[in-house]
Amino acid sequence: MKTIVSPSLLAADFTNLQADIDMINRSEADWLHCDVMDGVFVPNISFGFPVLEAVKRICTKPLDVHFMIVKPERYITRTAKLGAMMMNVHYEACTHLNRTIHEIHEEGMKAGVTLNPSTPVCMLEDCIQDVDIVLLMSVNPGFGGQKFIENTYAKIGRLRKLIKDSGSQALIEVDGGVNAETAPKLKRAGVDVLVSGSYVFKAEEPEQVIKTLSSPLPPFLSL
Ligand SMILES: O=C(CO)[C@H](O)[C@H](O)COP(=O)(O)O
Repeated sequence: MKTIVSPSLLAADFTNLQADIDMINRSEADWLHCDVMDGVFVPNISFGFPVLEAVKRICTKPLDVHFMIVKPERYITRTAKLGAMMMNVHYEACTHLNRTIHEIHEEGMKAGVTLNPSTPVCMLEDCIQDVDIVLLMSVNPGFGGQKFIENTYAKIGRLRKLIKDSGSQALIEVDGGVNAETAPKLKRAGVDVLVSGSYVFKAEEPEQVIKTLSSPLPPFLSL
C-alpha cells in the first residue's frame, strides 16, 4: 500500500523557499509538514505565522502543522484561518488534551496528537477514538538531522494494537531520522505517514526520494 509522505519544511533552504515549495508542488508528496518551535517546549526556534502564511500562498499541498510549543491551544483559531488541513499538538504540552482535540475539530481541522520518544502510547488510551492521527517522534524534537531512535518500530506495533482495540481510525505518522534505511522498516512496522526532512531536502533528486518514500514495499520485503 502507498505510504503518505509529508516532507518536513524545517530542512528547506530558506534562502530559496520558492524553489523548495515548487519542488514539493511538482512531487508526489501528499502533505507539507510545518514544524513550529518556540524555544521553550523544544530547545530551538523555527518559524511562526508569517512564514506559514507565505508558504500557504505558494504551496498546493495540504499543510500538516506540528506545534512544538507550550499551550498550542492559543493558536487553534489562527491555524484554522491559515487554512491548515491538520493541527498536531504534543500530548506533553496540553493540560486539557480532550478540549484541545475538540476545539481543533470545531475549527474544521484534523486533530493530530504527538508523542515524544519517552511518552508511552498508553497515555492516549482515553482519547484515541477522537484523534485523526498520532505522530510518534522518532528523535527528541527540536532539530533535523538526528539519529533515529530504534524503539519506534516496537512503539508502532503497540500503537497499532491500541488503535485496533479501541475501534479508532487514527493514522500513524513518524517524524525524525526517516531515510533510505529506516523508511522500509517503518513501512514493515505499519506506519501510514512518513515525515522526512534532511533526507528529502538535501537529496540531489528530492522528487525521486519522495516517490521512493511513498512507494509500497516489494512483496518479498513486506513479510
Ligand atoms: O520535527 C522535527 C524535529 O523536531 C523534524 O520534522 C524532524 O526532525 C525531521 O527532520 P529529519 O528528517 O532531518 O530528521
